[in-house]
Amino acid sequence: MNVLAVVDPRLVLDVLFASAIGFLLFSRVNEARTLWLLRGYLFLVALAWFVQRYANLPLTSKLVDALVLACSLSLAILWQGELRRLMELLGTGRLAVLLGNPQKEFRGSAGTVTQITEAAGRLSQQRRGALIVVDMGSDLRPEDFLNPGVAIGAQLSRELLLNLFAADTPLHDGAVLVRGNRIEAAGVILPLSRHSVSRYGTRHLAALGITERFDRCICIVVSEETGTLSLSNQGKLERPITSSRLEELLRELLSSAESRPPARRTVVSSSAESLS
Ligand SMILES: Nc1ncnc2c1ncn2[C@@H]1O[C@H](COP(=O)(O)OP(=O)(O)OP(=O)(O)O)[C@@H](O)[C@H]1O
Repeated sequence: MNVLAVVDPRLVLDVLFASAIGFLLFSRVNEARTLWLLRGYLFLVALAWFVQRYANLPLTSKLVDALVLACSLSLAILWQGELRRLMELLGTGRLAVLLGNPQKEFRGSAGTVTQITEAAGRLSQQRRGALIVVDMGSDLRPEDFLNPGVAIGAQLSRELLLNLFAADTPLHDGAVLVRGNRIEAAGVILPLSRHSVSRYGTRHLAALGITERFDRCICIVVSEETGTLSLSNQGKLERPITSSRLEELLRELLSSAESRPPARRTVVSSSAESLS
């Protein structure tokens, strides 16, 4: 018997494409609750498709469709940030980031950690507010910020960082963007966290905002008010931390960014303050 005559090739393609999309979605989710929601939703979609295609049950089909619509609306509200991010990535043509395979791999060095830690330690002692974003392969672009600031394009150094955050200088407001061992920009205005966390001021909310949007980027915050050092990663803030703890975390995160497979996430620490 000719199998091709029995099985519709378009159906096979349809199932293959749908499975690929399902696989992609599942591979990008690593939170158990989100995974359950996604699984339940995809099950309903598959059920609606099956009932519509194979069962001649118009009323049941309508009911399942209505259920899928209601779930779609709920998920759109629940995941509005993620869906917005998905559309931003599609709109800016960053399919590689979407597929968990950023074009720009992170190239850091031991020097990067030392320079950042020393600068942050000094800024903390002097109670000078600072915000340092380290792009570890998120391929951050000017359109990802509220204001991309001023391009610097200089070798990363403790002295330059201290200069950029010196009081009453034009670029001390906002964040410095570091990529590899280079300072790319200063005076960058970051998007704020989508969660309104009343216990944090805008500097800390900006650190949370950028790291909850981008997996492969971290943000170091020095509080002007208290001199406290914090590290934000994946929308979680670990604070207060000492300079040596910051160095340890940076080494850990930066070396895993260089070696880990693209889509994997790194947990900062169990003591990190979570927003969720
Ligand atoms: N969206 C943003 N992107 C970059 N930097 C920002 C942003 N919002 C505020 N800042 C920086 O934070 C400063 C204001 O900090 P604010 O006191 O509101 O926050 P905070 O979290 O309480 O920080 P601190 O503990 O240093 O006072 C601004 O002067 C600016 O330099």
